[in-house]
Amino acid sequence: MAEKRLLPQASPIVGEIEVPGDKSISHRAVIFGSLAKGQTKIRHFLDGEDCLRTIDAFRELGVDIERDGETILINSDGPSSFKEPKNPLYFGNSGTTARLLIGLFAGLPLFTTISGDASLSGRPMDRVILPLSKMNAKIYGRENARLLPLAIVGQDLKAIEYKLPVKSAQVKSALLLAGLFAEGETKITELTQTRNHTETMLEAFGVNLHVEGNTIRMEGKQNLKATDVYVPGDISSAAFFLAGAAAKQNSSLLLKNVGLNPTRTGIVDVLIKMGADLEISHQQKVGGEVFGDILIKSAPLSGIEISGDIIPRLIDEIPIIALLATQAEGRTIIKDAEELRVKETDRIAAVVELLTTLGANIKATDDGMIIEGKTPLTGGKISAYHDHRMAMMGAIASLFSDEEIIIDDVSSIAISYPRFFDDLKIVTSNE
Ligand SMILES: O=C(O)C1=C[C@@H](OP(=O)(O)O)[C@@H](O)[C@H](O)C1
Ligand SMILES: C=C(OP(=O)(O)O)C(=O)O
Repeated sequence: MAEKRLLPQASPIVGEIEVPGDKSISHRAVIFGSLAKGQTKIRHFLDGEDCLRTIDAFRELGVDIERDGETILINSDGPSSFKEPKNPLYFGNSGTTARLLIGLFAGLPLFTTISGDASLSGRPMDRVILPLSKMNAKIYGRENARLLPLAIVGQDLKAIEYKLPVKSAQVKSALLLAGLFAEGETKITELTQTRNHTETMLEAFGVNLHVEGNTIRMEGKQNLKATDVYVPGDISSAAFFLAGAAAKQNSSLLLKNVGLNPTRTGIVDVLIKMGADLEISHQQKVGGEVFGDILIKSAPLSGIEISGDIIPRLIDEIPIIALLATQAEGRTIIKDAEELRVKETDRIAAVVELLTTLGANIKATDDGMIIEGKTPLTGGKISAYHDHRMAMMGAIASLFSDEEIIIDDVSSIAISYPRFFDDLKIVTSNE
């Protein structure tokens, strides 16, 4: 347990930082780099615990993966060279590793078993296993293959047409990974477009797929061609500093090289709608992913409604948006976000409990929350529920509190942003 005491933070957020690489893109770069024959170099890889689990998994399959800080070098002979892992694979806290690799392993001629930590062992896996079963996958696990640990007996798969009942990029990606090894054309239709890094990176690795509206079609049995990947900064990590700077008086912060894939920029839209002073510059595109610099300055903020199709574009940012809403004038309503209940923790209950302890006026609803601002925050002892996004939100709350905040355990932050406190120090010691 790493308890953290945060003193009230009087100084504004000033300066310039570059947040670590995007978690979703880092996972996918390791997966596709391992599937492609040849050498793949990944730059600005996120060396967070979740992405290291994905590397460990492919090393267990015999792939040669070297890591030098944020640079990864993969030398692979392709999936036909994968060895059956001798030991169960442990995915820690990482939902993305679990769901994507269940899809991949379903169609490989291997027997694999996977497990995770207490949080991951409680998260639903049937959302990937049900459609995979329609493809002929054989997956066994607790509660009728709903929960980890799971055993996967790889099979010859047949492609399916599937309408996703949940708005989940992890499920979509699991089915595309299975579809790569299936006979025939996989056709997936989403209710709302979710993050499209899998589709974008598959194309960068030479896979032919067709995207039309919310439908993706892909022929199976395609080979991937090795290519180098640059991972832009993670907008979900940048969100903590964007929110802090938007609401903390006299702030001015430049965030360099942040991923701006439109399926991820819901937080930018929300900040602008709430009244933030935000400017994007130096936009570029590498490997199909857009990134650029974001300059944000504090401004008076007002509450808004956040619901519908924007939710998947900011799903991981909702804890920090809730904190932001406590510092905005008026009411903020967040709806259609029931997915939060099955993240690392129930993020609706956890956010409401944490912010209530700090004196916010916030109520949970079935699919979101209602926040009345603007409220000065108090101090107190809060639990982060071993959830990285909760811990970082609790730390940013110290900017708006006039008393000490004690977070029970901040070790989870290493999952997605190991140097978070260093960056926080850089931008708050500029007076
Ligand atoms: O595909 C991905 O990389 C992710 C998809 C989202 O999960 P869902 O697919 O469950 O919505 C997101 O919350 C998670 O942090 C990463
Ligand atoms: C939900 C998250 O990740 P995962 O599903 O990969 O555990 C997250 O990073 O907020």
